[in-house]
Amino acid sequence: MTPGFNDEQRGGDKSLNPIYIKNPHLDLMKEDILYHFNLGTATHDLPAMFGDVKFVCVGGSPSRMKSFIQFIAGELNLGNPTDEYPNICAGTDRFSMFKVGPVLSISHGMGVPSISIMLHELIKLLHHARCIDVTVLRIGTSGGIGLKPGTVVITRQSVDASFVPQLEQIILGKKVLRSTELDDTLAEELLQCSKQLNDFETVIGNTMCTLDFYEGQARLDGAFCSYTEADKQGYLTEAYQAGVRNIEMESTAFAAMCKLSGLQGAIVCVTLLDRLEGDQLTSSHDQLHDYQLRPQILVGTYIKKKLNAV
Ligand SMILES: O=P(O)(O)O[C@@H]1C[C@H](O)[C@@H](CO)O1
Ligand SMILES: O=c1cc[nH]c(=O)[nH]1
Repeated sequence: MTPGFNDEQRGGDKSLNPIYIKNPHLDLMKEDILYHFNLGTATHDLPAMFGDVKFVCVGGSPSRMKSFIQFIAGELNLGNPTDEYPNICAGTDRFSMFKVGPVLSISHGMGVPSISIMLHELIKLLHHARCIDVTVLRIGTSGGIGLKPGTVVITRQSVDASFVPQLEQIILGKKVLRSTELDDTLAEELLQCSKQLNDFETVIGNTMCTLDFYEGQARLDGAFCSYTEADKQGYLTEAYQAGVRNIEMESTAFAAMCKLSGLQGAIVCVTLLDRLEGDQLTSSHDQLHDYQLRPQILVGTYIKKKLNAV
């Protein structure tokens, strides 16, 4: 286990929470190139650029993560929401990254493979930058089960498509199972924050992570489908009975990698539709945009509260 800081560098204060990477090979490398961020230890002063980061917000879309940094800049009085914030990863079109004060905002694309790559490089970035006490929050969209569209779900447990709280990964050709346990206290704090906001409905529930948007989520409107409406309803009802309240495509990898690295993590996703009622996203563009803002508002309020408490 290689902490970003050793005890001496931390002034002997073991209460500070370093980012853990668990890879002895990294210590032998002269340079670490974070290829998909277009950043590296030999080319960038990562401690100077990122050493003050305390919150990392991640979500699928680059434009959402850009508008989040504009929003949080205004909330924290660190800048004007209408200002342009440079994309730190402008040298690559894989991911976008924006920073204002202690908040980093990064896009992760769609699905577990994409977010896994981003998180490997993010965890190494935080380690190289010697960050401590970092909280990572996924602000995303999802399909709800039995919830009014627009409801925000804070994830209690991320489960796979068989409702098991695990990430299955193939390493050296063998199955490796990783726990997807998340921080209960953080989820509860976010729920309290939402209650104080009193702006939209928020619940805590299990989030199902699938490998696909269509057949993987029991949709009837993909290019292929070999099951009936009754099969779909049966599966989604089973999911509901297992505590699943929403479905998306990144949470198992997010939860597993937060746990492995010792990062505090939470997943906050708005539901765009009720999957028991349909499959297509029929809400207007403006309505969907309004829904997408909800996790940003909740997480923004949480960050502001935490920073003001210091
Ligand atoms: O963070 P986002 O809203 O991109 O996450 C969900 C899960 C998939 O990546 C995507 C499917 O539309 O939305
Ligand atoms: O139904 C949905 C909506 C957003 N994202 C998903 O993964 N599924």
